[in-house]
Amino acid sequence: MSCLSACPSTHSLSLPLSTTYCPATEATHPTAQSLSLSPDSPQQPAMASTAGTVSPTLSSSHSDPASLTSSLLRARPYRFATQCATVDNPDPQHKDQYGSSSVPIYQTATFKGMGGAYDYTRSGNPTRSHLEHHIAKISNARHAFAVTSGMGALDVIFRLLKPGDEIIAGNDLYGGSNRLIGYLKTNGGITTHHVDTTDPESLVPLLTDPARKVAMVLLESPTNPLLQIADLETIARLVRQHRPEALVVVDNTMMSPYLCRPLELGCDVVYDSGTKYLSGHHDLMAGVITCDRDDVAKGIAFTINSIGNGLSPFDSFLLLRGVKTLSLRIDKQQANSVLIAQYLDALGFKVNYPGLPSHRGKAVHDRIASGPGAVLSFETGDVGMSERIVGSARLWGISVSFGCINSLISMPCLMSHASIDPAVRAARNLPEDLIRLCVGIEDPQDLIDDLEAALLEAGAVRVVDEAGARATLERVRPAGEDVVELSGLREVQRFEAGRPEVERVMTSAPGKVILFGEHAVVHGVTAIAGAIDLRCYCLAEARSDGHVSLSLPDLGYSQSWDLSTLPWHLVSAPLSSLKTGPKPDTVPSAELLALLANQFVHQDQLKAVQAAQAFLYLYMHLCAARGDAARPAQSFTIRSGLPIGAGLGSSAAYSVALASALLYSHGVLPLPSGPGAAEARITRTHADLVNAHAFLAEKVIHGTPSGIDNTVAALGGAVAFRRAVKGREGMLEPLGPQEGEGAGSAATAAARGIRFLLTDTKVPRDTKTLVAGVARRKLEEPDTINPLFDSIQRISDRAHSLLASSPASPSARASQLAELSQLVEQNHAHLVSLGVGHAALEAVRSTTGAQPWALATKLTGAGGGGCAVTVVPDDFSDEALTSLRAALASSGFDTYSTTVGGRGFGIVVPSAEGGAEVDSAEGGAEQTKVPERRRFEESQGEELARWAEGVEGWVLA
Ligand SMILES: Nc1ncnc2c1ncn2[C@@H]1O[C@H](COP(=O)(O)OP(=O)(O)OP(=O)(O)O)[C@@H](O)[C@H]1O
Ligand SMILES: C[C@@](O)(CCO)CC(=O)[O-]
Repeated sequence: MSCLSACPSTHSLSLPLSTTYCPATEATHPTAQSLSLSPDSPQQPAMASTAGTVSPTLSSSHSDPASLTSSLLRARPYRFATQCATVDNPDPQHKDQYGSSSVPIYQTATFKGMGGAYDYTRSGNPTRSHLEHHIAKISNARHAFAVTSGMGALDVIFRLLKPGDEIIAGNDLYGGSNRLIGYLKTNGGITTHHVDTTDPESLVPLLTDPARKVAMVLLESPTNPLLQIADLETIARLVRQHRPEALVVVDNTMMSPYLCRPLELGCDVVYDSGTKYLSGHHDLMAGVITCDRDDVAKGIAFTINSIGNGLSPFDSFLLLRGVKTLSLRIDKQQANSVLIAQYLDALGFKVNYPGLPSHRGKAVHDRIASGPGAVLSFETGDVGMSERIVGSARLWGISVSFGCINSLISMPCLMSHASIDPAVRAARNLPEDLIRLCVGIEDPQDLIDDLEAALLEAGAVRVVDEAGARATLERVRPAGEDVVELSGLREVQRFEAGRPEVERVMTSAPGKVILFGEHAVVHGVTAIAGAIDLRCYCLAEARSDGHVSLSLPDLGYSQSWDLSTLPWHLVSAPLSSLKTGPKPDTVPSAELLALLANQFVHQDQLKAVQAAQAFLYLYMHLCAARGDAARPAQSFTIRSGLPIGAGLGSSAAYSVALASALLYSHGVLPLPSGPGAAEARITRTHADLVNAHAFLAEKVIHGTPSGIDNTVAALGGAVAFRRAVKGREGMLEPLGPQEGEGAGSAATAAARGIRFLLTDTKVPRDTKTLVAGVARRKLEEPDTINPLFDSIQRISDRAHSLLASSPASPSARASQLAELSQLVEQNHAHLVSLGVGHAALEAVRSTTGAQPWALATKLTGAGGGGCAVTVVPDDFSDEALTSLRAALASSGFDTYSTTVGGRGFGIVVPSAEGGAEVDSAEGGAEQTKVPERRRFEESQGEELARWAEGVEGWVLA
C-alpha cells in the first residue's frame, strides 16, 4: 500500500488553507476537508490544484510573448469538468511514495503512533480526506464532509439545532426528510413549519414573528418529485434580513454542484445524497455536506466524529471515482431528459420539468442553476393508468432513488414518498398519479421507444395514424378530465382583435373590515364584516393594437400582451354562464394558471404577478364565456387607496373593481351611467354577477378564500356571512335596514353608527400563506383547532344578534358596545391560538388598551401583521381619539378612522376627454397642468379618493 503522508505542515496553495476542528484529538489539525478558495467566488469553483497552475502574478521574466501567453493560459482556473477529473492531494507537499494515479484505499480502522494526522478512522481517514477535499473544491466550499448517506448528512445538520428551535421547510420535501422531521418533533421538541417555498414571501411571516424560534430554513430546489422551484438566492437574502442567526440549509441532490452551488447564492449549509449523481452508479450509499462557516463546520465535524457516521474508506474511494465523471454523465442525462420532457409534453401530459418553457419557475431556476437536471415528473390523471405505465416499462427500471446512469421510473406516492400520510400528501398537492422519471445515459430513442410502448400498453395513448415511419399517437384522457387542446404555446392562434363595447369606464370597490370570524369563516363559521370607505379604482380604456395591458402603479408594474400569443386553447370551452357567472365552487384551472404564470416578464415581483395572473385569468375567462372570439384590445390601470396586503381586503377590492370594469366594458352588463345608460341604478342581479367573477379572481390571488371579502366589496353594507361547506347552506344576511340604499344593505344603523379605528402595523404578510397555514393546522391538529372554531362561531352569533338589534336607550347602546368590546378581545385571543398573531399587533393592543384609552382591539383580516381594528365607544372624545392616533403614529403605525357599512362597487363613464387637464398645484404662482390620467396614476391616499370622487356621474351599489 502506498503511503500518503497526510499531515501537511505547510501548504503550497496560493490561498491559505484553514484548519478544521478535530474532536478526536481535541485539537485543530489541517485535515484535507478544509480548503479556502478564492474570495471573489468565480462562476466555476476556484482552482485548488497545484497541477497546471502558476502564480497569477507574472514576473518580469515573462517578457517574451510565448512565455507570457503560456503563463496566462495556465493562470486560468480550470473549468468544472476538468476539476472533476483532476483529483489533487489534500496536501500537495506530500506525494504518494509510489506515484499512485488513483487514490489508495486506506482500509484501516486505526493508525499507529501518537500525534499523527490520523489516529482512528471514525475521526478521519486519508481516503475520506481526499474525497472531502475534492468535494470542497468542486463545490467552491471552505469545508466538506462525507458521511454514510444523504439522510445521515441531514441528521448531522439537524444536530446543530436545540430543543425548542423551529424549522421552516418546504411543503414538497423528500419523504425521508419528512420522516426525520416527524421524529424531531416527537422526540427532539423541534417544530417544523411547512410553507410554499416557491413563494419566498411565504417565509416572511414566520421569519418576522418574534414568538417563533426559527433556527433553520430547509430548502430543496427543484423539489422532488414536483420539480417546483424555490428561489434560493432570494430566500437566503430574506433570512439574512429578518433572521440572520438562522441557517439556510439546502438539499442540492437534484442538481449536484455541477448545476447549482447554493453557497454561492448565500445559503449556509448544503448537502447532497452522494448515492445519486455524485456517485452515479448506485453502487454505494453516501452523503456529503459543504459549508463555508468555520463555526458550523466545527459543529458538523464534532457530530460526525461523535456518532461515527463518516464514510468508510472503500465507499470514499468509490465516490471519488464516481465524481470524476459527474459533468459528463449529467450533460448526457440532461440532454436525454429534455427530449423526453418534450415528447410527453407534446402528447398532452402535464409535465413538470424546469427545462420546458411552460414551467412556471423556469426564470428563477435559470438564474440560480445552470441546467434543468435529469429528473422530471408527469401526471396521467388516473392512478391506475400510472401504475400500468410503470409496470409496463422495460428499459426504465422500477426503483426508488435517482441519479444513476440507468433510467428509472417510479410512482412517488407508492414509493419514495409513501412515508408521508396520504392526507398530508393531498394537502400538499402531491398527485397520487404522479410518475417520476430519472433519466440515464442510454440512447434517448431507446428510452422514448420503451416509454411509448409502456404508454400504449397502459392505454394512456392510442394510435391515430399508422402511416409514416412512426405512428401518430393521441393521448387517451381519463374519464372526467376536460378535453382541452394541450398543444401548449407552440400553436399560436390568429384572430382579429376587436374593440370593447365601451371605450372607457372607471369602476371602484371598497375594502372591508372583518369584525368577527376571520379565518374560521373559510371553514364554514359565520363572520361579520362591513365595507369601509377606502377604495380601489380601475380604469379600462380601449386600444387598437391587438394588445391587452395592465398597469399597477402601486406595485410599479406594467405589462402588455399580444392577444394572439395568449393560451386561448385552455379556455376554448365556454366556462360559465354569462347570466350567473362562474359557480361558487369553480376552481381556477391549475394548468391555465401555470401557463399564465409563464407569461410574466417580472417573475420576481410576486404580488404583481399574482394580481396580473388574476387579471389575465378573468379577462380570458370572460372572453371565452362570451364565446364569440371577441377579444377586445384594452388597457387597464388599477390604483388602490387601501393599504395592499394589510388585512383590509385590498385583493377583493382589486378583484371587484376589475371584474366590474370587464363586465361593463365588454357590454355584458348595461351601463347605469354615462351616454346610453339604461337606468342609473345597479341591480342586485348585476352586483351578484360582478361578485361571482370577482370571487374567481380572489381565488387566483388567495387560493381558498371564503368569499366574504369580495361579497362585501361588491355589495357594500355590513353582513353576517357564512360560506356553504359540506352540504351546509351558506348565509348572507345584511345587518340592518336596506331601503333605498342600493343593491347591498348599504348599512345599518347598528354597524354604521359605531366608530372603528383601523391601525396598520405595516408588517407585510400574505393572506394566501396564512390561510393555508390555518388549514394545515386544522388538518394536523383537529383537536386544538376545531374547538377554537366552535368558540368563534358562538362569538359571531352573539355579535350578529347585538349588531342586528337597535338599542332603545343610550345606556343600552353603551352596554351593547361594552359587550362587543369583550367579544373583540375573545376573538383576538382565539386568532392568536390559531397562529396568526404578531408582536406588532400586540404592540397596537397594548397602546389602545392602556389608560387613558382602554379600548378593545383585535387583528382584522388574515393577521400575521397587517391591520388591527379598535372599537371606539360613542362617549370617546375626539381629543382622546386624536391622542390615541398620535401615540400609535409615534410607534410607526398608520391609522385610519372609518365608518363601517358603506356602499359597494361603483361605475362611472368618464367624459371622452381622457386628456382633460386640471390644476395640480394649489394656489402656487406657477401652476402646472397635469393630465387627468397622471393624477389618477400618481395621487396618493386621500388625494386619490378626492380625485376619483371628483369624476362626475358615479353610480354605486
Ligand atoms: N392596487 C393593487 N394593485 C395590484 N395588486 C393589488 C392591488 N391591491 C391588491 N392587489 C393584489 O392583492 C394582493 C394582496 O392580497 P392579500 O389577500 O394578501 O391582502 P389583503 O386583501 O389586503 O388582506 P386580507 O385578505 O387579509 O383582507 C397583492 O399581493 C396583489 O396581488
Ligand atoms: C383570513 C380570511 O378569513 C379573511 C381575509 O380578509 C380569509 C377569507 O375569508 O377568505
